[in-house]
Amino acid sequence: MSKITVNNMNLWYTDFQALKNINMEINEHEITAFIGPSGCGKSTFLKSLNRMNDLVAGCRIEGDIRLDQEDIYASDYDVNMLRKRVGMVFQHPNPFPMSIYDNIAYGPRTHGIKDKKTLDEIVERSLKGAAIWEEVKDDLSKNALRISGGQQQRICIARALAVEPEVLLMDEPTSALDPISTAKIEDLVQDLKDRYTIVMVTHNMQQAARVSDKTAFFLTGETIEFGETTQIFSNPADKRTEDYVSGRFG
Ligand SMILES: Nc1ncnc2c1ncn2[C@@H]1O[C@H](COP(=O)(O)OP(=O)(O)OP(=O)(O)O)[C@@H](O)[C@H]1O
Repeated sequence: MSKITVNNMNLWYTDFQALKNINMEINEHEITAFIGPSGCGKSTFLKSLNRMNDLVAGCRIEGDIRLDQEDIYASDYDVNMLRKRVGMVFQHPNPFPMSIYDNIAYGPRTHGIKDKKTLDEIVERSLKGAAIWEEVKDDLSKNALRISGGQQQRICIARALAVEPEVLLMDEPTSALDPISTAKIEDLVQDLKDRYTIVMVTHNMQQAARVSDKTAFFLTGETIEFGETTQIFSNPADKRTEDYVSGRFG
């Protein structure tokens, strides 16, 4: 079932058109990967899905993006609620300079949860959900900046999970990580799709092929091809997709 539906979407940064006539259905409980060469609009599109581009001066969007059929750009749409429902994990792990516990409790606290026992439960559940509980459970008061990059990224995923999102947007979540941490995040993402809808930008085509159900190939602001990942990689319909996935350009 479609969780996010995008119709005829265009986006401009002042007078530069970064996205052109995007149409896409992102299904619930699937992993959708965005691939394409640098500067083709993948991150811009990802950020449009929880209105992170609202913060960019000169950014203008036309068209329609719906979450569970509701227009997220409607003037009365609650953006704070949108960002709770559609969480985000960034390319470089960015834990807050505070304890592991406080990183995870931060979101729930801003949503008004104060009770210690409830927060303890959320912290444990989120860290377990991000497959890092065993590594940090005896060290929850440790500063989150004093753990490895791979652990920091799983803390950031746990922080996103703590507010119980429905969708997780991940912008190249493993590009700053070593192969072992990358493998852990890939396994984790596959486990998470039972409960969440996941949209992931990746520069790593093997990663897209390994973890995603659907793949969209972007080129100069357009989606050239969108479909089942196995089809995109083994039998692309468009010559440009074929050239890209076979490493002939990009
Ligand atoms: N804040 C901004 N203001 C103006 N132009 C921007 C802004 N952010 C991105 N762009 C431009 O929009 C285009 C798409 O950028 P975007 O970051 O979405 O591409 P990308 O495919 O994610 O690239 P990469 O893989 O390198 O991260 C690029 O030409 C970029 O220079």
